[in-house]
Amino acid sequence: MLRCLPTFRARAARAMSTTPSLVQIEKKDNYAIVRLSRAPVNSLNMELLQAIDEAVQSLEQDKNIKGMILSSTNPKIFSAGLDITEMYQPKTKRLREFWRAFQNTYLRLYTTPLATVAAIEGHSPAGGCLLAMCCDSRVMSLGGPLIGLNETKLGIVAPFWMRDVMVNTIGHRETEKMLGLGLQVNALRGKEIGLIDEAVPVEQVHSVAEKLLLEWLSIPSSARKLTKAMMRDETAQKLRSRLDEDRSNFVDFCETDKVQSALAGYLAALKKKAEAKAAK
Ligand SMILES: CCCCCCCCCCCCC/C=C/C(=O)SCCNC(=O)CCNC(=O)[C@H](O)C(C)(C)COP(=O)(O)OP(=O)(O)OC[C@H]1O[C@@H](n2cnc3c(N)ncnc32)[C@H](O)[C@@H]1OP(=O)(O)O
Repeated sequence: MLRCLPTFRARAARAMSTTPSLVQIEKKDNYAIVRLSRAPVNSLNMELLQAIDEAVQSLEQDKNIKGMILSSTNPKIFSAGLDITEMYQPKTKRLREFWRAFQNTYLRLYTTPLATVAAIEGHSPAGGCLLAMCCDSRVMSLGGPLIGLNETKLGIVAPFWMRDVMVNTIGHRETEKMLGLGLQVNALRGKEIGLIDEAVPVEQVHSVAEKLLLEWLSIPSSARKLTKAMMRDETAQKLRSRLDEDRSNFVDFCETDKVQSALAGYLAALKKKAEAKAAK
């Protein structure tokens, strides 16, 4: 028994050192940088969503930490949005748990008392755009990367709470166009419509994100937190009061033949694109 212990410990240590963490947390003086780290494109499967939720919760409980920068270990992709393979040919039980994880992560990030800034170096479609919009400010790199809620282009419909967060960020008319047409925009256009606060060269994204975060943190903390709650709680409450109904809507919608065939087509197009890229 005693001889087993070191072996068990060694195995556990090996497992810990080889299990890649889905979210990396780097603590600075009074804030943390949270980097999404699920190769290749930070698509949000259930485990990554849960890891984000847990990371934010753990930072909320750390008395030294007042804010966070949400970022990615992949400078080309902030997040590819929800993992489409979670929704394609799903098992109903997992699909339900997956959606609850998405609801929870949204509610946590949108209403966290921490000050939050998204440092968006790379693409940020759909669920990636939602994570960014949940933050208090967004800095995005100039050039190629795109951000937006492109759900309609996949033949799916964003839930009401993704719409609400976009309306709160850029207003009703811009949301109508962005959401209805499934548009994604670059940082400059994002700044014009208020989706992005600062559009800067990629090498400045983190320093500007830190500057914005420090501005939020310079506000007396209880005034900042109460104001955030006053601005956001009503929106969050709309989902909190309809969690099960929203989840059932999603599951029913997702399991229809029409949505399944739209997702199959979209996955095939992504695969074809990836193969063409690899062949170059
Ligand atoms: C009556 C109405 C009731 C309504 C009720 C509510 C219903 C709700 C319905 C559901 C709505 C849910 C909301 C959905 C939110 C989403 O987030 S959907 C996801 C949308 N995401 C995308 O469209 C992004 C797709 N990906 C890309 O555009 C590109 O991959 C990229 C992010 C720009 C990166 O490009 P690049 O670097 O060139 O990488 P690729 O070669 O394209 O990809 C690498 C591999 O990654 C796979 N992949 C990419 N994105 C995803 C993804 N989102 N999910 C799963 N997998 C993804 C890609 O296939 C490649 O895989 P391999 O071929 O195996 O390498």
